[in-house]
Amino acid sequence: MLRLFALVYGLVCYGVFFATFLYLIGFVGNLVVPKTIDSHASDSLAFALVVNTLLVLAFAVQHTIMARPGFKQKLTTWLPAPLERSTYVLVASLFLILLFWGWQGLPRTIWSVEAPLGQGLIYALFAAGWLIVLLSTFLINHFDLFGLRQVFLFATNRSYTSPEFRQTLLYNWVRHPLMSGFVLAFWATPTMSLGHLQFAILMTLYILIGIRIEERDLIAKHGSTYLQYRDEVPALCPFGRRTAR
Ligand SMILES: C[S@@+](CC[C@H](N)C(=O)[O-])C[C@H]1O[C@@H](n2cnc3c(N)ncnc32)[C@H](O)[C@@H]1O
Repeated sequence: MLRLFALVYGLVCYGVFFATFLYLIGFVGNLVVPKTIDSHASDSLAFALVVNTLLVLAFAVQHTIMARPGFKQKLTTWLPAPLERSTYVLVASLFLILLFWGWQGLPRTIWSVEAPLGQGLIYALFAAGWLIVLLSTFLINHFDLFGLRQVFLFATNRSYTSPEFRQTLLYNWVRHPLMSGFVLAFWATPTMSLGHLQFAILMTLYILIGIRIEERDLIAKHGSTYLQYRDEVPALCPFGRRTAR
């Protein structure tokens, strides 16, 4: 019974994540979805800046704490281990939904590209960012990253093995292509509003801090293999510095 529940739980969490991910694309790109980064303009600049900062901070803190091995260890003293990743994915999605719901639009234009060719190029970069994010998840292990592999192995009574260190395709050029994709998608907009700029700056700062913390765990897990990788491959930009210590 628990095995069937785990499978259903994992599928539901994955569904919530995928819907949230699609909404995020529409939210950031001002596309299709009912509430976007620039809709629902706030009356108060100070209020909007504070609320938006708190929303990003809440998402960043949740993401950072729940991803740490120590937290996972504590959580799995009462939660079955195969459900841990799905729970992380579900809670992260809920924090993102909270951000969509609470976001205060600040539509004042900071810069705007009017030329059709320039707009086309920027939209192409926006699309490339999201495709890089999605591709990177598959290069690591998409189904493990979002908890489906864990619940499927549990449901079929097989033991879990941690995914191996990967250095394929995009991971040959940068150590954090998934984060590079997010940075590209967050900044590539033909019309940069104040609210969008605030989102892009805060998220980029969080990514820069987050990858440093993630690398501590990766070094603890993969040891000299990761240290050598860090020496040879730049963090976010293929033309960047080799080592981000
Ligand atoms: C959200 S993903 C982000 C991965 C990476 N920071 C990126 O931006 O492409 C986080 C997970 O990826 C795993 N990970 C990061 N780099 C990896 C690699 N080169 N091979 C395998 N797993 C990796 C981490 O252990 C963590 O569980």
